[in-house]
Amino acid sequence: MSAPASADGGTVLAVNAGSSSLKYGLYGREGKALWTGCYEGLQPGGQAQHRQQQPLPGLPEPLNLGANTNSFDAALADLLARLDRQGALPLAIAHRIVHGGERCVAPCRLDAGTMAYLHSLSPLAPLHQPHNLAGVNALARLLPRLPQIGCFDTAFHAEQPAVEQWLPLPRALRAQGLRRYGFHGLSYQYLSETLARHSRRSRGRAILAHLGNGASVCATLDGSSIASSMGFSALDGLMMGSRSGAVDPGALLHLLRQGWSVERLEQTLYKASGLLGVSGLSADMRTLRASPEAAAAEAIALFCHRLRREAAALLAPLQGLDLLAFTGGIGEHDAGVREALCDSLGFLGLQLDRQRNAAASGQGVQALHSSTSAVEVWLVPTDEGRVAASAAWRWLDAEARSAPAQRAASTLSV
Ligand SMILES: Nc1ncnc2c1ncn2[C@@H]1O[C@H](COP(=O)(O)OP(=O)(O)O)[C@@H](O)[C@H]1O
Ligand SMILES: CC(=O)OP(=O)(O)O
Ligand SMILES: [Mg+2]
Repeated sequence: MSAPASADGGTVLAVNAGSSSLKYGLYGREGKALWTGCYEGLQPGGQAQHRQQQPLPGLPEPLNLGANTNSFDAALADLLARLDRQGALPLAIAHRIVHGGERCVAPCRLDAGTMAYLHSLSPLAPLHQPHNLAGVNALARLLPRLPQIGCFDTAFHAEQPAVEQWLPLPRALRAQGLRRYGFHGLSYQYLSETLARHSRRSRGRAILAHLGNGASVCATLDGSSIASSMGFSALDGLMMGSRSGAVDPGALLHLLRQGWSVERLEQTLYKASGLLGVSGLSADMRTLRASPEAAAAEAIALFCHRLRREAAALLAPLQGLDLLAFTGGIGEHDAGVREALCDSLGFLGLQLDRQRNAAASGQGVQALHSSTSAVEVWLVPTDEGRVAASAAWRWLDAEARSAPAQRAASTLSV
């Protein structure tokens, strides 16, 4: 079987390694996703599965890794073997890395020094960073000569005004890195760039809502982040699938004084709160929507309430609103959550086209506002992989300009 025709100029593999899943996309130079998919159930004891979302013609059927194969290494080895069989090993790998800290504010090669620094940030993003970096290490073992480029969720927010970055704690703690960073930056960059092609309003005062398993809202002015609901960690701000979002620090001190260990508190805040904790049923909005339980409806109501509060908190720094955009699994698919936020912003003259909103399903970029609305409302299916891949393409081009003879074909060492 031959390599994909559209990959003649080579491809870049974008990898988003999470706590239980590994999403990937193979991208050509022009930014088109040639092949995307996801390995799920990679947590210990999970049912590892491979799902191809955008298969190439002629590729083998999706492979079930089986219950015994539950590691990221196995999933990555499977992925590379598939690419190798197609003669489509990539020229570089682009990783979504959640935390870039103070130092990594632009895409860069993941050399040993950078990896050591990124490892030191793992306690700040325990649900993401260790898994992101494990993916880099696994690929370095499989394809040692292949350049790996890190693209950081925090980087989009690096130029936020200083007042947004400060935490009102003793000054000395700022020097230890205790500041607000903001996350979901690759997604926000994608939305910002995509919306710029659809609406001039996106260059004005915009609120972008990434509502997935993790969730945040971000205020942008002329496409640049000026404020966001996530701060020091990916635990701040909105209520999420299993994360609490912002909680009065006094409540946490209370629990610690009650004898809760730090580990128990961390586990509760990251993995047993949010939709899951409040409903007692599920972290998945689809399950809660389908449930007749009162606790499911209460959890959804609280999710919407926290979303309205956090979004409204961005209106003052923005001094108004020209455009609101939704993305992420909930933002793309849950018309009720979108309606709840839009209705609360009716006082700004925002008018949702209810029919369009109800019919919108995450298939492509869609306008959801009525023709007389003072604020535009958009749905934009996100593509974090594409943002990461284009950063890797830029890196490859810069390398080729500086050392054209050194670009060597990759060889799989498995
Ligand atoms: N059709 C749907 N209706 C409502 N919510 C959905 C739907 N599909 C997915 N979701 C929600 O989106 C979440 C996953 O969002 P996603 O952005 O894919 O998450 P992540 O990238 O953080 O893993 C699910 O947990 C679920 O709550
Ligand atoms: C930063 C973050 O919360 O990411 P995700 O939504 O992928 O969990
Ligand atoms: Mg996500």
